[in-house]
Amino acid sequence: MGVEICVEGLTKSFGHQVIWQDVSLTLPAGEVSVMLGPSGTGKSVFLKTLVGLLKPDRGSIRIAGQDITKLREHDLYEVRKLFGVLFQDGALFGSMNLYDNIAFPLREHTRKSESEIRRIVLEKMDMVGLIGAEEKLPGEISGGMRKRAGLARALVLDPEIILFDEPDSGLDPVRVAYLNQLIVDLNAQIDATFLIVTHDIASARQVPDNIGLLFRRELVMFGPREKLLTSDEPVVRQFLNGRMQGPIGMAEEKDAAQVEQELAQLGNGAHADSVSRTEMTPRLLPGPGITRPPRWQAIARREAELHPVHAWKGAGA
Ligand SMILES: Nc1ncnc2c1ncn2[C@@H]1O[C@H](COP(=O)(O)OP(=O)(O)OP(=O)(O)O)[C@@H](O)[C@H]1O
Repeated sequence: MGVEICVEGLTKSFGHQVIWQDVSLTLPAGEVSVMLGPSGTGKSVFLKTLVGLLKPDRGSIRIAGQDITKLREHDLYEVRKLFGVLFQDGALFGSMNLYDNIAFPLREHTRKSESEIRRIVLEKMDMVGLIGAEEKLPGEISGGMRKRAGLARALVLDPEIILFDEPDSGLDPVRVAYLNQLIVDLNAQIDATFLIVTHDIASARQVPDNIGLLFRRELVMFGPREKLLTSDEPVVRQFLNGRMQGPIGMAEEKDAAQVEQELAQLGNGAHADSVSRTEMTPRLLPGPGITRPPRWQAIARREAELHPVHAWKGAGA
C-alpha cells in the first residue's frame, strides 16, 4: 500500500554551504509527488537523504514509524529495503545482460531460488515492457530501454517507496510520454509511494498528486498538484511556465527591483504565461484495464470541482 514519509525541519549542508534548511513535508502513502527546483538546489541531495545515504544536520524523517536519521547503519539497511531507486542513467552494470541486472538485488538481498527469481524478473520485465530483451547488454539498447530496465530492477524487491532521479532526462518527448504513462500505471498497480525529481514541466503538470519546489535553500511550497498549478507565488509561476521573468536568475537569484520590473511587464501582457493560471493541465490517467486504487475517486472529485470542463472521463473506472 506504500508508506507515508514525514519530513520535519530537515537541514543539510556540506561544510559552510547550506543546501536547504528547515524542509518539512509529508509524502502521502501511495501517492505520486514531484520535486522541482532550479539546478543545484539540492534535489538529488534530498533523495539521497531520504534513503539514508546522506545524513542531515538537523530534522527528522519518519518512515513506517521510525526516524531514520537516528538509525544505526544496520537498522538503516533494513529500512532501505523499503526503497526502490531509479537513478538517472538506470545505473546498470555494463557487463551484465538485462536479466542479470534485474535479478541482481534478488540474488544479493534474498535467498530465493533461481526459479523464483526467474518468475519475479520476468514479471517485472513484463510490467515495464521489456519482455524479449533479457539477453541484451545495457550498451546495446536505447536510453529509454535502459531507464525501463532500471525501473524493473527498482521493482524486484516490491518496494513501498520508489524514488526517481530525473527519469525523463535524455529521452525524446515521445519516450517521455510513454515513461510517464508507465509511471502512472505502475503507481495504480503497485500503490507504492513515488517521489520524482524532474526538470520536465509537462510531466510535472500531468503526472503527480503533489508538487514541491526547492529554491533559495528552502522548500518554497509543497502541496496538491492543483494548488501549485494555480498558485500566485512568483517563483512557482516562473518555474511552472519556464520563463525568464521572475525571481530565478541565470545562475542565482535576482535583486528585488529587477524582479518587480519584470513582473510588472508581464502584468502588462508583454509575455503571457504559456498556460494560463486557471487552465489546469488534465491529469494523466492509468491506462485501460488498470484498476485504480480508492484514492483516485477522491482525487477525481476534487479536480472535477476545480475544473469541470476537464471532468475526468472514466474517473471511476
Ligand atoms: N557529496 C557532496 N559533497 C559536497 N557537496 C555536494 C555533495 N553532493 C552534492 N553537493 C552539492 O550540493 C548542491 C546540490 O546538488 P544536487 O545535485 O542535489 O542539485 P540538484 O538540484 O539535484 O541539481 P540538478 O538539477 O542540476 O541535478 C550542489 O552545489 C552540489 O555541488
